[in-house]
Order: sequence, then structure tokens, then C-alpha cells
Amino acid sequence: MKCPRVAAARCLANIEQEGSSLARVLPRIEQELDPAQRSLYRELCYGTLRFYWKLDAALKPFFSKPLKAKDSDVKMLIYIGAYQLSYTRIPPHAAINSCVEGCRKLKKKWASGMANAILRRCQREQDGLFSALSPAASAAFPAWLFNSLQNAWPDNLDDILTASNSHPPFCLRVNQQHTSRTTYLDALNQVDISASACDFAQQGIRLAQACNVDKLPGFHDGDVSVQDEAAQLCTTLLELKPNQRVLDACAAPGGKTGAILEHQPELSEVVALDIDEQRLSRIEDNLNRLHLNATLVSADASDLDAWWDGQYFDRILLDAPCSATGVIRRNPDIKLNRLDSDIEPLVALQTTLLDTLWQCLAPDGIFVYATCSLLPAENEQQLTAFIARHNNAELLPINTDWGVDRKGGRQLFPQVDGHDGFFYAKIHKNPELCS
Ligand SMILES: C[S@@+](CC[C@H](N)C(=O)[O-])C[C@H]1O[C@@H](n2cnc3c(N)ncnc32)[C@H](O)[C@@H]1O
Repeated sequence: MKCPRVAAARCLANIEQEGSSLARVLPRIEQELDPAQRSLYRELCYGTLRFYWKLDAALKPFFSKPLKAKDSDVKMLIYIGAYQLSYTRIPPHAAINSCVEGCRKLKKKWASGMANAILRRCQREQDGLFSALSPAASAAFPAWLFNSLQNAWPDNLDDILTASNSHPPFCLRVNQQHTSRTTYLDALNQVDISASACDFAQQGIRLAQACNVDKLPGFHDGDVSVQDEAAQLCTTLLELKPNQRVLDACAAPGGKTGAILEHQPELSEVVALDIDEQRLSRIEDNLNRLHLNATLVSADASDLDAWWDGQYFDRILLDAPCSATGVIRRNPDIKLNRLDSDIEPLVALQTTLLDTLWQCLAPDGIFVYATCSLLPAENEQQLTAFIARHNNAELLPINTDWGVDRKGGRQLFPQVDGHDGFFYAKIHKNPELCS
């Protein structure tokens, strides 16, 4: 029998046990549910993941012994029950009974007594449930990430953590080749979707609440795309001009490729490259919807022999693979799957991509480096080291009213101005120092 709580427990167990991403597993399991059950399913997946570390620390002592890995679905079902008791208005009896019943639906009837006992205790002790937790657990963060953020941003740590546990804003990018932002705001108004213009991204619109894309006027005709304001800001940094050749080096699923092509439709070519062939096909879908064209290449960007024709690019965007610590509220699974030990290899990969792609940039060209990370090792430290390694690389100032000036670039925070956490650097290749 279809049950949103059981579906959510399976989704979260898959993330915990297989290391899968929420973005991949959630829609797959969602297909099994009736449309009316889907919003509860989503809310339970996102909410329980957001507060996983807090629930885990509070509930662990209630288990007589840890459950085996194969019973991660039972543990997640109990955490989902506890999430409902602590963070939703779902009546406690419904939260508890449905999770107890869920054990049977998981074909683990042996667990229903335990689930019942733990959730009833959780209900009884609700007032003090979270009172004796460590600072990291209280903030619902894994200790390593809490410590990294605390070291990096001691003065605004609480705001970063709170923003990372909140619901993300829902932003659109208006396709300026089809319509104007003012006209599109009117169109939204006519279908009773409340929205306002973003402060910094010229084509950006923020909706008052998330909305199914099917309800957005002209979405399927390419009038608009879903994209956070911070991500939209790459286009002005690139200073795009007609007839330039542009490389979008880590392009999938193509959000920024689309923004580049809409912003400057007279480029000579945009090469959109990604190592992940499956994700690359999403660029194609997105560009088809927007009626735009790019040269799609599936390759490891750092293997120039495999993909580069030796012709320079006037502009390069490297939206690097990163810890994604600036977008935790969109991807709360990061707090479960990302490990401290991932950061060093990610920094090494970013360094390799920066150094390799720098060779493909034309003298006098502009290279924009972006991450959705809040960790200095991936951002300002990465860029400072890059500039020190390349004598023909000079940082261009980013004179904007968004973000905060840091060595090497500009840092955007998720708790400020309603956009995602991001980092941008803009680098010029000095033609006089190119041999
Ligand atoms: C932050 S995402 C890019 C998001 C994209 N720019 C957008 O705006 O829609 C990073 C991308 O880098 C890709 N990637 C990781 N390592 C790569 C490599 N060595 N070469 C090319 N792409 C790579 C990943 O597959 C992923 O799609």
C-alpha cells in the first residue's frame, strides 16, 4: 500500500546506505505515490534530512542497541516520526501511528513495538528533547562541517546555520530573448502567482512560494527557467560580447549555459562540457526548451587531448565541482553524505581544472571561477594560490553591491539578500605576459 512516510524512509535509507543524492532518489520513489501524497513525502524527506543530526543525537539514547545497516529504513522511519512530532503540526497520534504501521509496510513488523516506544517517549520528553546536545548537534550539523564553518565565519556562524536549515527561495530567470522581466511579472500576476523582481540579477524574479513549473506561464515555451539569483550573476561577470567563443567547463545541467546564451545571443560558439554524460543530456533538454544551441561535449575538462581543438576561448566559466556548502538548504543530503575527507580531493580537482583550463583562455580573455561553497579552501585560498602560480593571471575587482569582498573574489552568503551561498572570482589573462 502506498504510504508517504514509508516512501520517505526508503528514500532516506537509500541516501544513507548507498550515498545516493536526494536529487536522484527523491523523484524516483515519488513516482510510486499518488499525486496527493507527494507534497507530504517531499516535506518529510527534506525536513528529516535538515534536522537529521539533531534527531540522531537526541534519539540515539532511546535505542537499546544500534540498528543494523540493513535496517536503516526503520531508523529513518522513526526519525521521520520524531521530525513530525517536533517540527510539524501533524497531530502526534497520526505521526506515531503511521510510523508504527509503516514498520509493517516495510515488512519489519518486529520493529513496530520499538518504534512505538521510542516515539511515545519522544512525545513525552518533547520539552527537553534537544536540551543537552552539543553545539553542532543543536544546529543539526555534522561536527566536522560545524567546525569548518565556525573557523571560517565565527561572526556570522549562527545566521549561516539557520539559513542552511531553512526553506530555499524559489527564483526564476526570465529569458530576455523572449520577454522582459516586467512583462513576465505581469503574466505571473495574472495567474495569481505572487512574485517580485530580484535585487541584483537583472532577469531574476523571486516567487513568494515554490511552485510547480507547469503552472509558470510560458515555461514549456522557454520564457523562463528556475535558477537562483546567485547563479544568474555569472553572466555580467563574463562581460560577454558578440562573436566571442565561450567555454562553460562544468556545465551540466546547463543552468548557466542557458543564462549565457540568453544574455548574449551573438556569441560565435558556446562549448558546454561536462564529464557526466547523463547530466549532459539534461543540458540538451534545457536548451531545447529555451530554443538555444551550444556545442555539447562529454569529457573530463582536465584532459585537453580528449576534447580541446586548440582554438582559444575568449571567456571561460568554471563552475567547479565543490562541497556545495552554500546550498545546503536546497540539498540537505549534503549534511549526511559529504565528509571532511572529501574536501581535500575536491580542492585538488578544482586546482587541476583551474590550471588546465587556464591554458585554453585567449590572451586578454576573462576566466570566471564559481563555486556554491562557503569554505575558504575552495574559494579565496584556492584563488590566491592560483594567482601566485600564474604570473599572467590578474584578479579583476568585482565591484558590485552583492556579496562580500574577500581575497581572490567575492563571497555570497545564504543568510544575506535571499540568494544562495556562492563564490565568484574574475581573472584576466594579461596578454603582455603570455609567451
Ligand atoms: C556545480 S555543477 C555545475 C552546474 C552547472 N554549471 C549549472 O549551472 O547548471 C559541477 C559539474 O561539474 C561536473 N564535473 C566534475 N568534474 C568534472 C571534470 N573533471 N570535467 C568536467 N566536468 C566535471 C559535474 O558532472 C557537475 O555537473
